[in-house]
Amino acid sequence: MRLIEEISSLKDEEERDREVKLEEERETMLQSYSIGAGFPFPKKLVVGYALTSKKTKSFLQPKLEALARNKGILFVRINLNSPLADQGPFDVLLHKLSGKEWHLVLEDYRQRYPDVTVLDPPDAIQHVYNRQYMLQHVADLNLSNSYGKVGVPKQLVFEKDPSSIPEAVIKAGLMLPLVAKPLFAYGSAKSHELSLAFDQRSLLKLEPPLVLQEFVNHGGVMFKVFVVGETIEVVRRFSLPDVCRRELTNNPGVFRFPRVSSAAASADEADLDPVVAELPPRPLLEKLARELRRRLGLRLFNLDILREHGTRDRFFVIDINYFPGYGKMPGYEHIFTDFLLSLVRNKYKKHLADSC
Ligand SMILES: Nc1ncnc2c1ncn2[C@@H]1O[C@H](COP(=O)(O)OP(=O)(O)OP(=O)(O)O)[C@@H](O)[C@H]1O
Ligand SMILES: O=P(O)(O)O[C@H]1[C@H](OP(=O)(O)O)[C@@H](OP(=O)(O)O)[C@@H](O)[C@@H](O)[C@@H]1OP(=O)(O)O
Ligand SMILES: [Mg+2]
Ligand SMILES: [Mg+2]
Repeated sequence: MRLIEEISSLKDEEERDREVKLEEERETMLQSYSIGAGFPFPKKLVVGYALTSKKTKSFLQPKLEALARNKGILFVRINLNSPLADQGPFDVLLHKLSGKEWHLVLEDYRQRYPDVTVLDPPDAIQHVYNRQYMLQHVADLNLSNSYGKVGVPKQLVFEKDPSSIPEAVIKAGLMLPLVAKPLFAYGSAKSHELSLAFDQRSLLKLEPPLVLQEFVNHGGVMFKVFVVGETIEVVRRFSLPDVCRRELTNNPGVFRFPRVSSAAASADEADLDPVVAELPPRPLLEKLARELRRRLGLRLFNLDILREHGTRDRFFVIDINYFPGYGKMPGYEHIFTDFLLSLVRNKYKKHLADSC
């Protein structure tokens, strides 16, 4: 009996030793990808990027490139005049360029090189470039818990024929004022030319294709929630002031307004009404970002969120932007480099798990 016990305890020990050894090996391999220590093994992380010159300037700031270099990450510009497959090899591809042709090139590349992480898939990006579909997942999610409720404003799409707008608006019960937004949210300065329509008659002056969205009073401050993989960062931005009933009747017309909330000026330091300025609860935003990341299939985006004025926990998502202005996000160089390293680490973990 004792012999059997001894043998089995020896076996347990062997098993434990084997497990410890395996765990140590795993750790050593992962350590070589560790944040901060660089990439001594097996090589550097090479990130190919295809961005406009404006985006390259705002995103690839010297502080990002310097920190990345220290962590073993190298950014390499993709030459659009030569075949993508002849360049690299890349571990990650970062891109934000318009055009069907480019998207086809990327799709083809994704299929031929499944080991390269393409941020993000062209189809998923296309989905948020159209304001008709952009907020659909937020509406479907219908997030509501003890931290608050997140919805989207009522909206209607008009592809053409402005003469049908007033009647359709009444029929759908949309309340004035309405924000008119170009249907396509990307590609030109025009896609950001928004206006506010104060009365029914003025709706005839609008130029489809567009989305008409109910204006939500929010006290002139909005929140931009930047998502980088699993990390979120929230900033306050100035926005449009509230519109009161009297203004509506006294000011008929359509009013163009500038890109208020895209300005680099953050409302974080401003002297604001604390009720309006209070950031939305973090657990609510984390849940929202997690769900949207999954549903949209995107890892790089931001959300514009309003808190309905007079409420504490009623929120509206009004816009989603792919690969937004991360350069304006505090600490973006740390968040972004950590994110890039985590991509490789996760891939490596998966690789190890598959081979075990
Ligand atoms: N439904 C709304 N209710 C109240 N204000 C709104 C609404 N929609 C938009 N706004 C205001 O107009 C601004 C621009 O709208 P939106 O974010 O949809 O446009 P955009 O051109 O996609 O902006 P971005 O520069 O963020 O891409 C918002 O940041 C906000 O200040
Ligand atoms: O200009 P920035 O870098 O700040 O980024 C802006 C970005 O412009 P860019 O991609 O051309 O750079 C815009 O993209 P397009 O739809 O116009 O393509 C849009 O996403 C904005 O919302 C971003 O501002 P943010 O919402 O982050 O403040
Ligand atoms: Mg916006
Ligand atoms: Mg936008």
